[in-house]
Amino acid sequence: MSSDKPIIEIRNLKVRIAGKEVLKGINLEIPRNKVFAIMGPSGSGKSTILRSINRLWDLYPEVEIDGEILLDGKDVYAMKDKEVRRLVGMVFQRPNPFPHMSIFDNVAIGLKMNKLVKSKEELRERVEWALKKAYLWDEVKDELKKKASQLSGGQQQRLCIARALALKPKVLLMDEPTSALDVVSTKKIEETIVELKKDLTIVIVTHNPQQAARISDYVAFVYQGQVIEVGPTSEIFTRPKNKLTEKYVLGKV
Ligand SMILES: Nc1ncnc2c1ncn2[C@@H]1O[C@H](COP(=O)(O)OP(=O)(O)OP(=O)(O)O)[C@@H](O)[C@H]1O
Repeated sequence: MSSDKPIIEIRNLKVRIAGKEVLKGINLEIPRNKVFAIMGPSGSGKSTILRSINRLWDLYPEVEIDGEILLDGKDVYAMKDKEVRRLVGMVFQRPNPFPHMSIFDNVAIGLKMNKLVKSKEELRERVEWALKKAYLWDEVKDELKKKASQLSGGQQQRLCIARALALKPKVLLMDEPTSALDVVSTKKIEETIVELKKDLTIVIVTHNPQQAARISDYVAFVYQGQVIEVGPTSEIFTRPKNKLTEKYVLGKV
């Protein structure tokens, strides 16, 4: 697939949850190897977009989805769900490592379950690779058998990033990944995100416009289930075309 083609294309995405229209026909093109931020006030539908991309709604019978989401040109709803989850990783608002499992096993488990490595040596190498990519390796390399619950909140979130990266996804979805963290941990995760775009595409949901401005290349402003404005981050923040976007970036919505 040529590198100038968007990695994700969302076409006329409509989502109804328990009869309520939460997304009202969203169109987005997400370029590859960039950080793409989705920002907007609480309840605007940001998380719903992410959950539609990696089919997290599959288990919710009250959720109806219409429209198309293409990953590298392929309709994700026509793919096997397991395949979608391997290609599209996700990191949630609250760090959710398997608390009683070791640091090593937290990263290794997806690789084992998906049979993505052929030997113990390859497994060890991939775990080390993922922990390095998530900038956690130096802090944990001598205590890989320690339980994940013994790590700090920020370290747990970087462990979750490593767990997702271990499967070598094409896209990493991040749903307000720093909102439960302190300033220092937030800074580390933001630096990690910016580094990661060399390897994959990142779609990050944030309710914090400053965060979108700091780390993203493109940004979509979502309001009441619609994309109000989308474009390069520098343009959205310096020359917004829509009054509502302007108000939001100035902190007035
Ligand atoms: N499981 C659910 N059941 C019923 N309604 C839901 C469910 N999930 C989301 N909604 C509704 O969908 C709308 C959009 O929610 P969503 O979580 O996507 O917004 P958001 O922009 O991510 O908000 P926040 O920043 O607060 O996380 C909200 O009105 C919410 O109440």
